[in-house]
Amino acid sequence: MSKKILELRNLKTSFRIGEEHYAAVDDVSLDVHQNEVLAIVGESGSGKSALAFSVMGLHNRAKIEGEIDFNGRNIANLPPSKINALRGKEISMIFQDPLTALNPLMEIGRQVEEVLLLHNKKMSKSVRKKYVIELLNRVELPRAEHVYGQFPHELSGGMRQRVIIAIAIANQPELLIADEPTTALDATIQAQILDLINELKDDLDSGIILITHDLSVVAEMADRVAVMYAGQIVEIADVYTLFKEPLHPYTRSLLSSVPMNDGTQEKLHVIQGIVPSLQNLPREGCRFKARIPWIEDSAHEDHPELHEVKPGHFVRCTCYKHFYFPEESKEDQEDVITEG
Ligand SMILES: Nc1ncnc2c1ncn2[C@@H]1O[C@H](COP(=O)(O)OP(=O)(O)OP(=O)(O)O)[C@@H](O)[C@H]1O
Repeated sequence: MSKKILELRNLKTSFRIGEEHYAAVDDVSLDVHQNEVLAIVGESGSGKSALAFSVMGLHNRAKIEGEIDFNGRNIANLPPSKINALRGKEISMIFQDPLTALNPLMEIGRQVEEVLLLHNKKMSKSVRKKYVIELLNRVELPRAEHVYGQFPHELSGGMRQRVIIAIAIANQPELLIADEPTTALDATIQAQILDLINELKDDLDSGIILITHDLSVVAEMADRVAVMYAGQIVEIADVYTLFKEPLHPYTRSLLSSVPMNDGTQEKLHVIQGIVPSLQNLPREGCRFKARIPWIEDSAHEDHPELHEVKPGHFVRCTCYKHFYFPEESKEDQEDVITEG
């Protein structure tokens, strides 16, 4: 396998609410390798962005525990000067909404130049301009020289997202974090932006963390997938295994709640309830238990752990062995498990 770039070990990110700290990311361990896309999926509020922001060192007031090893160096809780030296250079982020991520009053070219200047003060003005135009061409912006002098409001949503990507790759980062990079775009543009991110991964040899709630984006882009629920990873596997043999009840519910084009689904499953708020997250036992109340209590572990069921395929809690959808009968499900 290619070189490991990022290793999270028991990462815990907590926010203070009133007198207490509450963990939005709770004991997360995972790796990202060079030239791979690790997708992190989960419903809104599951802790995906809190995880990404922890790696980027963007939380001002959160308590970060555990390790964030980037190329063998623990970057959790680095002082601002040290994390600023990494951010935008070795690790960079593509944000969800290009309009809010860009400065409306500054020309595009200058915005890309700013990030170059942060990390390379010696580059002359003319070389910088040439490089920025190359970057704008690289992200396939038509008439890059013209775009250089334009303002964000003069560009379409897709073009603005290409600018954001140019800024993110300007210093050839080893790790790119893309947080819902296509959510704000329509379907055709979405596909083009995903293609571009894929090409860049190969060009730059970077590792990519792709945060999304869209399973079609996962299927299209990811090499491996981590499924997050209530701050924890509940399943992690390569993309093929995850779609073909999902195990955790949450993963199975997510996959059954979206239409597949292979005609295998008779009807869509509706996941009961919602992700609880941070203060109300269950901290004891299986966190998904309340959303599958038809499964017997004894199916769950008291202290659910990630079990490696096959090399590289991990699932949390033993409840996966006993899970069935309410629309199926329990006996049908047990037949499947026995045959499997
Ligand atoms: N700065 C903060 N202070 C307090 N609570 C926070 C803060 N940031 C996030 N949270 C809470 O942490 C939990 C996880 O939020 P997070 O934004 O990471 O979820 P997410 O999976 O990225 O959701 P989305 O897909 O909506 O972005 C939520 O309950 C959220 O309200």
